[in-house]
Parts: sequence; structure tokens; C-alpha cells
Amino acid sequence: MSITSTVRERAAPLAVSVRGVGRSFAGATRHEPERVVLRGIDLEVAAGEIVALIGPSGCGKSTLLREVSGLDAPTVGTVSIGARPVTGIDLRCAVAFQEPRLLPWRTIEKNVSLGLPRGTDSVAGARRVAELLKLVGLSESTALRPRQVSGGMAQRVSLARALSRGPGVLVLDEPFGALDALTRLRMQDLLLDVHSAEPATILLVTHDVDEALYLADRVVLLGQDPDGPSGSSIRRIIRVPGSRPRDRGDADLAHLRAELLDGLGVNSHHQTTTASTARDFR
Ligand SMILES: Nc1ncnc2c1ncn2[C@@H]1O[C@H](COP(=O)(O)OP(=O)(O)OP(=O)(O)O)[C@@H](O)[C@H]1O
Repeated sequence: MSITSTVRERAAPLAVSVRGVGRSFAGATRHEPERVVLRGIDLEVAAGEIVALIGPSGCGKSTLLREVSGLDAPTVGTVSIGARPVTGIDLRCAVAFQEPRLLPWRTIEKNVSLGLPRGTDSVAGARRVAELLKLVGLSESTALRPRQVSGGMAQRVSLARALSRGPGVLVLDEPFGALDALTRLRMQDLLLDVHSAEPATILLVTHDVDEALYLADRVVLLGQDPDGPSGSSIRRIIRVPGSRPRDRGDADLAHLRAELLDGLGVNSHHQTTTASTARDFR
């Protein structure tokens, strides 16, 4: 899907700096020990960069996204967006999840407009919503309600709503995880088109190693060091070669896929020769 440029009524992309971040949760009862989920996370994300986070289920990927967006606060360490620390829900950052979380009684257009910054002039707001709906290919569907659209369309609405805030940072938690394989590939291309038109810094959690390698400038592998103290840390950071859009069948990517699957504890030789099972590692 090719996208023409839109008038940008948004902030410039912002760098994200994660320094010494750890997060522990108290045990469910007084007798249960504290649970360390993240430990010593240091990550510098450049303005406009796309970084994919992968790691085994429960290793703390969503928790790290919550620290960046200010939905949760780290136990130790700091997160900064641009030069300013994140101290609570941060309006410079927009979040989208695996479920689109739309209001069922509102139209698609209205759902997107809910993301506009408070106090946006109504004419400018309507123009911005129309631009975003065009950007995600939904200009013909503005008056529909969420139950009348497909899962992929609903996810595009969710993306447009996130962008309507004009975020410097876009945090996406498994945004395409619930979609069928073909819709997912299309959404990956759409996200790259959106990123070219409105280049926010993107932090994205995915379970799909191929998706990470297709979309990201760098892939960050989170996980527990088997010989280290409890809590996930960054095990590996891989810079993905080549410029986007990448060739999904690129031999270099196959090599990196093997390396990442290895890092996830999957038998990579078998996985790289069996493409269908190499996708969607959980
Ligand atoms: N508010 C909370 N209170 C207690 N424990 C929590 C809380 N939030 C997260 N956790 C725990 O932190 C751990 C990491 O959760 P998180 O959702 O970040 O993992 P994840 O890597 O995103 O998992 P998945 O890939 O399955 O989505 C889990 O064991 C979870 O139970």
C-alpha cells in the first residue's frame, strides 16, 4: 500500500534512554518473596529508530514497555524521553496493544479522534483524523462501528488513534499478534509506510522473529541469564543490516533469525530449515 505524505501536526521523533532500570513486584502474600522481573536494563534508542523487543513469554517485555510509556514506574533506574525523565503517564508517548481497545458504540472516526490532544481545535482535529484514516487506508470506513470492521481494520484504527496524539514515541505491544498471517504481513508494510510518513521512534514487542527482523533497525533479546541473579536483562542486541523495506527471503536475515532463535533457546538449525515453525516463537 503506498501512502502519500500528510501534513504533520505532530512532535518530532524523540530519543528514549533507559538507564539501569529494574522492576520487582511484591509477592502475592507476605510469605512469598519479591519477584525480580527486570534487572539492569540499559538501552539507548535513537530518535526515529525502530527497536523490536523479543524474549520468552513472561520475561518482562510488556513491563519494559510500561516503564517507557509511564504506565508503570521502575523500582530502580530511570527512563527519559528526549531530555526529560518519564515520571508518570507520558503524553509524548502513545501506546497500542494486541487488542485494539476501541469503544464499540463510537464510529471509527470518533474512536480515532479520542486520541487527539485535549483542546485540539475541532476543524484542525477533524482534518487530522481524516489524514490519519487516509494514512491507514480507512477513508471509506469512517462511519462504521468497530463490530462492522475486520480485526486488521480495527488494528489500523488503533494505530491511527495512537498517532492522533502526535507522539514522539510509539510503543506497540504485540500489535499484530492476533491477526491472521496474511493480514499481519500487510500490517507490517503499513507500519513501515506510517513510519516513513510520520517517523516516530518505535518500540515494539513481538513474538515473531521474522517480524522483528523485517521491521526493526535493532532487535533486543531480553531474557534470564541462567547463571545470573533472577530477573531478565538484555542478552543480545542485533543490528539488522540493509535498509527497509527488506527482502523477507534475504539470506543474511535467515542467519540472524538462526542467531535470535538460538538466543531464545530454540534449535535454530531445525527452525531455519522449517520456515513454518520458525515463525511465532512463544
Ligand atoms: N502488576 C504486576 N504485579 C505483579 N506481577 C506482575 C505485574 N505486572 C507484571 N508482572 C509479572 O511480571 C512478569 C513479566 O510480565 P510481562 O507481561 O512483562 O512479560 P512478557 O515478556 O511481556 O510476557 P508475554 O510474552 O507472555 O506477554 C510476569 O511474571 C508477570 O506476572
